[in-house]
Amino acid sequence: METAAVATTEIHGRGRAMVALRPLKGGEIVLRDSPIVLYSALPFQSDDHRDNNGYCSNCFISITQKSQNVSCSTCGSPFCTLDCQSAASATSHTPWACQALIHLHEYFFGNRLPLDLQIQARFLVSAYNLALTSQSKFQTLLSLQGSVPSQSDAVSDSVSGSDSDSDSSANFIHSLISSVCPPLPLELGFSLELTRALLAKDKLNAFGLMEPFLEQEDRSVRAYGIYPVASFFNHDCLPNACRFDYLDAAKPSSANNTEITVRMIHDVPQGREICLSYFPVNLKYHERQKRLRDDYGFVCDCDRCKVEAGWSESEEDGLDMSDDDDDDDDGDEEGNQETAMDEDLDDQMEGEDGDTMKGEDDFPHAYFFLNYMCDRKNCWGTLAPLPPYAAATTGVMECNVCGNFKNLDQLDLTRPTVGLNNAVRC
Ligand SMILES: C[S@@+](CC[C@H](N)C(=O)[O-])C[C@H]1O[C@@H](n2cnc3c(N)ncnc32)[C@H](O)[C@@H]1O
Repeated sequence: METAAVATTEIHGRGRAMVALRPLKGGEIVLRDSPIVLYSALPFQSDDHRDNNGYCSNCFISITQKSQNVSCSTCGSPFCTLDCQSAASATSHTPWACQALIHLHEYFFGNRLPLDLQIQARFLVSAYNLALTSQSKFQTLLSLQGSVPSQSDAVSDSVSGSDSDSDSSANFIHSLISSVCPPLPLELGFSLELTRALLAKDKLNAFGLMEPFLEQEDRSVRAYGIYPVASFFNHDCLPNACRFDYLDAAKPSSANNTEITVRMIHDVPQGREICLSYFPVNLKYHERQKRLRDDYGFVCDCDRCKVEAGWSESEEDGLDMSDDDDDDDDGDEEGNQETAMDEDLDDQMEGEDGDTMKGEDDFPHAYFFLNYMCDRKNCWGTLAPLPPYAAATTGVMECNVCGNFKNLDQLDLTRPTVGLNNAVRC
């Protein structure tokens, strides 16, 4: 049997992190993780909650055969199978959670409030319900990164006004949840501080489980999950691993469709930190920095950011990968794009023999975009090889957003000489 691939360690300035315990191969699955908290991303008021937009209220698989008609006799929430419903009655859909969701649905139906607040309320029902069903998992949730901002943070944030916004929404959500009396064990003590701490954990650690990719539409989140081990992966703007989920995969009786897997994008040596990207890799430098600062509370100084921090606006525009640009009528931009990429490659590849990628240290980021970013229109997913089969690589890459496959022999494993628009579509 294969030995463990990754372990958690502490890295100065980055907190807990995942590192490779041995050399890892592209395509290797380094983690399978199941959620301790899973909750809907749907607004309460959009539809009758008894329909739940056609998703199982426990595992969020799309329910195609409505004739199965398995639903909660109290609130009417649908389930994909009787097994899922009976699992839910002891976990995600206890009588308390059922009553709390009915109450919230009534409240939000009469009060049209922002989706963010509704989703936070859904999270808190799931989190407080976890305290009821598994104290050990609740403690795991509390041990994740994310704390209530200190007084001094609040003072510095007040310049931007963000502290008062998040304080007032936490106060509001807390009072709403108070009205459904979370069944907390005495020692945990239901309090505003606990609610604020839980919301902070959610903000830093929740993974969005997305709707299937459609070329014409922005992809929306179907549900959010908090995964106890996957939460230890730090961010890198050029990740060496990526996350796959298969929410709508057919469920053999023992399989868990809410499990996520983390798979290596390419080979890395033992001891290397394994990082995910917390958002699509096509975002520009300033947008990435803003999201990482505002949502995750850190300044990213990864190799890609170090290079792009020095870029002028036109160089950054040169790497604009949004679909807003029409490839044909934007002659200038396309010219800039090739120039920026070529310069970047020249800088980064100087001194190399230039014909094959040697390792991650000499890993130019244009090379990453060309070979590991799906360029299907509007997708921006990351490509990782399928897991090796019987120790041999399969030669097939899978996109973690649109699910398309492409053969490794379509990849450009030599120094790229073309602009991004010429990359092979997956
Ligand atoms: C999902 S957690 C990752 C695990 C976390 N380091 C821990 O100790 O539990 C996200 C948090 O990790 C930290 N983090 C993630 N990536 C980082 C990076 N590249 N540099 C510095 N801190 C990072 C930030 O505090 C961020 O809010």
